[in-house]
Amino acid sequence: MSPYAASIYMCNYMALQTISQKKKKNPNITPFTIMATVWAFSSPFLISNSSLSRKSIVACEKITINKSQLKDVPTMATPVRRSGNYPPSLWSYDRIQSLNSNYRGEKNMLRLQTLKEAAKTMIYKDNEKVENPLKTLNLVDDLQRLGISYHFENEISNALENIYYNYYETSEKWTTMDLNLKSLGFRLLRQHGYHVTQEIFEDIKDDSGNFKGHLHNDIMGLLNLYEASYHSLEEERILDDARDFTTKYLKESLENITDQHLSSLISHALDIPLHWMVPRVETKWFIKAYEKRSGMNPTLLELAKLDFNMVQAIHQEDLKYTSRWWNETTWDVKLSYTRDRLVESYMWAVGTNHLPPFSPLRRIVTKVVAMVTTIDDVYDVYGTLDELEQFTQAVARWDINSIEELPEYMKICFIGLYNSTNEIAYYTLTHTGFFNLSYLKKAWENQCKVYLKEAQWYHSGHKPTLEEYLENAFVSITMPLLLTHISFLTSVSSTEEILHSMERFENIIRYLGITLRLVDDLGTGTDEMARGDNPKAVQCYMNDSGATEDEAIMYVNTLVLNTWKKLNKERSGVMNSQIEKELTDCGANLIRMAHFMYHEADGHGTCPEVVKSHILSLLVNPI
Ligand SMILES: CC(C)=CCC/C(C)=C/COP(=O)(O)OP(=O)(O)O
Ligand SMILES: [Mg+2]
Repeated sequence: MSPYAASIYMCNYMALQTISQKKKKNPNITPFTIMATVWAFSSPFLISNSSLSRKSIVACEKITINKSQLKDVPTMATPVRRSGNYPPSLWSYDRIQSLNSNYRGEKNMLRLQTLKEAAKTMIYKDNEKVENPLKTLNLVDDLQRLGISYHFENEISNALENIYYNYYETSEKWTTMDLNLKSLGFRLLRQHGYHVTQEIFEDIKDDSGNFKGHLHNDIMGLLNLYEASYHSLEEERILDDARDFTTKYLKESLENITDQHLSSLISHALDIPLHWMVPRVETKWFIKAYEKRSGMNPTLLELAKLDFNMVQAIHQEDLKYTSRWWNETTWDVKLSYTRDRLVESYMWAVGTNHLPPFSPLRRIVTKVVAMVTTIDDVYDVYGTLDELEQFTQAVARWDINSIEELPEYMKICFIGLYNSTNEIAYYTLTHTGFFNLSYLKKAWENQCKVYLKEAQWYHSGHKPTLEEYLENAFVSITMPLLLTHISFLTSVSSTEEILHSMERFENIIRYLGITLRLVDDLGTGTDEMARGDNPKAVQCYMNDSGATEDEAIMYVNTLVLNTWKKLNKERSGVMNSQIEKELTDCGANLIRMAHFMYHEADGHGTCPEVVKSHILSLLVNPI
């Protein structure tokens, strides 16, 4: 007998042995079960590593056989499940519940009010021409970075309108401006929806296309030009060249600059440009930098610190609330092989919108991110393909009676998701009168379907092209799921407007989702491939083009820049719709969070020190 035939014989023998033992315990075992079990034993040898063989293995319970040659394939009995090897949470329930702040109450409110009144007069006097645009623009920039501009929206909007029409609208008005004024104005005005053309920078190059020599002395101008260049649209070559030139020049200049304040501003900007920076993270960093600046305004500094601490007190209450909810789901214990990331999920929510009135948005975003993190691990790592198909169907049916067939851990997962989502819909119903459950359900159904497709690709060994991959992956990265929830939680309460905007919003959601996906893949792809996952953006491009890994990473980084440009364009088209503007800002902030979370490591998966210290600094310790 050949070794091959012998192995099949052995398998069949073992299967029959096991079945006869099982039959003693369960006389209802049928001939079909026997045949299926025999086939299950032998089939892995015949169809090695195929999804069919995996299914058949899973179908047979409590039978063991050494199948070490099959990658990820368990022994016959209970499926051996892959592990994410994620570390446990760093944040205990008791620690979160013990958070407390001194920055609540009327005394703080009154002081904040006084400081606000004092600051208001500095910004803009109604109907007067802004005589010193650089001074006003610098003040607006400081207010934004200090995190207090939301107190002065009207004043800032009036000041920028005045500056745009007096200084930036037409090219004759640019002639007297220096690089710094042009760059700062360009960035702030584009950010606020004014279209300042890239031609404003045309004269910074000489006839042979090089940047003019004297610009090298204007380091603040170059820093502001670098920041401005990230507000570019596609095909804006002057800005592309400006980005390349300033990046190189600023890096080199760091070696010679002796001014500590300036060199820390430059390093910070080179690390992550301001346009890609999470506003709340920037605020914490900038308050410290501003404090050391010569000539800083003590009123603004006090206002910024007090505001930061008061807003942090609100965030702590959100976090305590969501941690009680998470504790009640018991997912951290019952689904302990998945990531337990409640606090990190709350960080995503703070990044999305940190402003005081948006607690409901943050609380719901936290729930969705915490749940989808767990469910992502079930699909990526823990579940078998059979189970994942069943779970996907259960979510599509949204029927509590249809879960009998699910394994225990999936019952917990399904009912947890079902209860929390119904509760979220109940919140919207009681606060707006609109019952949005069908939209939330649909978003979860789509999420699970694209997760299932990725699992099917993995199990069948299918290698999608980058295009095919992104078509699925811009959804699987959760952008549509999150924005569906967020659309009912902005400052706009008209249901008609919300539903209408979601329909018009398709392009933007796609660009937002693609960018979020690419940044996530750049941060987590290597670990995911090591633990076994379908190819991510970098690997898809390598397969498509034959590029090396380094070349593919460079390519994906260029795609990130280019989709940001598309987003800049789309955002400029929604400035007149409050809800679309708010949704786009939340989506862009999620991408900023990904730049932040995955900058140095997989900040969502591996709890690195750097994210821990940011969480302490943003959510736990006051300034
Ligand atoms: C971006 C946001 C807000 C995500 C929510 C949590 C989540 C699923 C993170 C990515 O995990 P991952 O890197 O394992 O994702 P995937 O498996 O889809 O690549
Ligand atoms: Mg994953």
